Amino acid sequence: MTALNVLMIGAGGIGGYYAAKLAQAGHNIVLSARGEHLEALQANGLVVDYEGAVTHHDLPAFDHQALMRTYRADDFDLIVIALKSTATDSVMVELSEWLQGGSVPVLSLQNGVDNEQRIAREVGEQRVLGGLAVRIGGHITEPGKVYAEGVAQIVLGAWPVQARNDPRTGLLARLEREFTEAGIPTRVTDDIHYELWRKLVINNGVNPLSALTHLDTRTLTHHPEFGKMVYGMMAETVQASKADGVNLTERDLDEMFDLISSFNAIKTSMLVDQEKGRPLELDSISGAVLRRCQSLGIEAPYTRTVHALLQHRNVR
Ligand SMILES: NC(=O)C1=CN([C@@H]2O[C@H](COP(=O)(O)OP(=O)(O)OC[C@H]3O[C@@H](n4cnc5c(N)ncnc54)[C@H](OP(=O)(O)O)[C@@H]3O)[C@@H](O)[C@H]2O)C=CC1
Ligand SMILES: CC(C)(CO)C(=O)C(=O)O
Repeated sequence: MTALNVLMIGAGGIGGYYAAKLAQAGHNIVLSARGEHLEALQANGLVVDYEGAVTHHDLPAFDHQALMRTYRADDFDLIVIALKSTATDSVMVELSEWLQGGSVPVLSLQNGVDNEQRIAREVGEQRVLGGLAVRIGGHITEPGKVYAEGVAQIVLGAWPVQARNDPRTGLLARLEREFTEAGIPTRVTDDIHYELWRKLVINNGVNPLSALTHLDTRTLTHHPEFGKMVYGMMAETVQASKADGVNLTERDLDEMFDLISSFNAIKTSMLVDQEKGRPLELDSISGAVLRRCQSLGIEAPYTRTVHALLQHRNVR
């Protein structure tokens, strides 16, 4: 194995967990972070509690200004964006010139269907890999410490489409192999839009409603009333996908509802943000669905109501 050089931008629940798995397998990982979390990473390393198994990792960690002084973009084989999507735009603008000085591919591991487009604006489509973190729940428990659970898979693919003789094919195959060997079950897809939309079905079903009710995914999906609302918001997401030419079906809807109903009782990333008083990924989850429904001229009453209630709560 030749070690991969990976820059993890945003070393939170998702970035911290996957960075630790890759580092444990012998890959060279650099983290970006800020504030107290960065200070703790620099002073004590990254501590990951995966379902009770605690590991410790001394990894180089930088804020973005120091990162750009220390490395060139092409010192890395891959740059992973594991920020909340509320930060994608500003971080991409901050790193734009530095990224444009190289040709390294950039993989988004974020929820939502609009992040790849934002990244492409700075680096060009041919460098963008779309991706999603599947069957994982994770968050920062205190500065420097991450908790994660679930089988923690990754699905990734060339964005916006996998072309014939796509130059990214070799790297994707390598990532699938190396990530899987590192204990991250990974699958390359030739239709990343479809996979991102299927994930959005789950996220629009449970994330906003969990932030509103403070309930975990299992309680929500098994609740006699909230379960129906989750299913309703998922069905609206299936309708919305048509605006992007994705055409999810009732089968996708039922598969995604079954997947999240049978998964661990997860405190969603949006509920974690709500509890910490941080910005919510509303624009990229329920907002993304509402924009598409509006363009199609269809109603999305469940999504509209939950979105409006959360917006109201968070602007007061
Ligand atoms: N958590 C989960 O269970 C799951 C999350 N996802 C998705 O994965 C993505 C990442 O989520 P998650 O890991 O929960 O996010 P976290 O909030 O845990 O981590 C993101 C990290 O990025 C940091 N960050 C933000 N802006 C900057 C900046 N300018 N410079 C340096 N660091 C910065 C944040 O710092 P700060 O706190 O200071 O803002 C935070 O530490 C999201 O799109 C989410 O929806 C997908 C599946 C499951
Ligand atoms: C719902 C869940 C846990 C599914 O992986 C998720 O994606 C999130 O919390 O943002």
